[in-house]
Amino acid sequence: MSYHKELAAAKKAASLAARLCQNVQKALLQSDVQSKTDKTPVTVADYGSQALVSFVLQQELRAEFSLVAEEDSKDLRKDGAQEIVERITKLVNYSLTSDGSYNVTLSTEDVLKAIDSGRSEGGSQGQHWVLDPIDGTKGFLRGDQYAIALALLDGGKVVLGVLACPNLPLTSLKDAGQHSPNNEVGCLFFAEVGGGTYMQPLDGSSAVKVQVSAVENPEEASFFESYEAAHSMHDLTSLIAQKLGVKAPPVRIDSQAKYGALSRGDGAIYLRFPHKGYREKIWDHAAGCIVVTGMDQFHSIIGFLSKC
Ligand SMILES: Nc1ncnc2c1ncn2[C@@H]1O[C@H](COP(=O)(O)O)[C@@H](O)[C@H]1OP(=O)(O)O
Ligand SMILES: [Mg+2]
Ligand SMILES: [Mg+2]
Ligand SMILES: [Mg+2]
Repeated sequence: MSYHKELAAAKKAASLAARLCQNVQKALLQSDVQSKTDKTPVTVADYGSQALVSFVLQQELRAEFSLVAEEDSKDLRKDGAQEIVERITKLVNYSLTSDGSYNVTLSTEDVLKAIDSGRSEGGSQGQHWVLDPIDGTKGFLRGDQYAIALALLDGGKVVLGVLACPNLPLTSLKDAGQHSPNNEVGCLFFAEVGGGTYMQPLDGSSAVKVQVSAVENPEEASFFESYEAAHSMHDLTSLIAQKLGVKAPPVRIDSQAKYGALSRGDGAIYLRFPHKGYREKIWDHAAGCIVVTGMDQFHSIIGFLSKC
């Protein structure tokens, strides 16, 4: 089965959401950041990105669809949230219309409903979209890496994935690192089951096929891990790397941008071990997983792991 139409819709949705996030990151206001009940941060860009992706998928696919996504409108419907909802609505409308993609004006209620269409429970039957509207909100707030991560499940398997990484350099992190002022940034990774993985600049120029690292000797390999020690045990990863014989220092980056960088061979190993009690969510890995395993790359990864 081919998922070309779904992939085109997902790329359009993630690219427009990336533009929304870039606009917010340029001028982040204190009032744009809220704290959720689990004490993690959420911004107008997380909500805006979710509303926008949900709207674009609905427009492009014109069918009933199920979306499992991180955010919901509960806090936005509380007293005192009207101003922030209006700001989100303005951002969504601007991002949908400024380059002529759509000719619409959504109301605040349309935006809240679009956010809430992400409340599906998912499951192993039928098709479900899976969205993290901003993966790595802490990286986003720091001006570092973050990703818009969108995947499609069919019969419980990930069949396509798109990762928009607005701050990831187009060239390998091996060459200039994350923060060189000469870096041109903004990558869109995408993969469809059986079709390999591609990367293109977020500005829309042409895509290239990417491959995971061919390095087989851990001494020559470098590894990615979370930037935040609160998200992954740096002590443990350091111990594992030492046992494997890895010589290079860890490359610490936020979000599923790690999977993007891994899929094009910027490094060879991914190590992420959340602290005890943390419950993983499918939107934190679905898109990244298919981008890295992109089917024809799968065997080389398995080959590498079996040698470790
Ligand atoms: N305490 C935590 N432990 C592990 N992961 C977390 C924790 N809090 C948030 N996250 C999620 O970890 C991911 C980022 O991981 P990393 O640090 O490897 O980049 C994000 O999905 C982030 O959620 P969010 O999508 O809200 O940013
Ligand atoms: Mg979050
Ligand atoms: Mg996340
Ligand atoms: Mg998120």
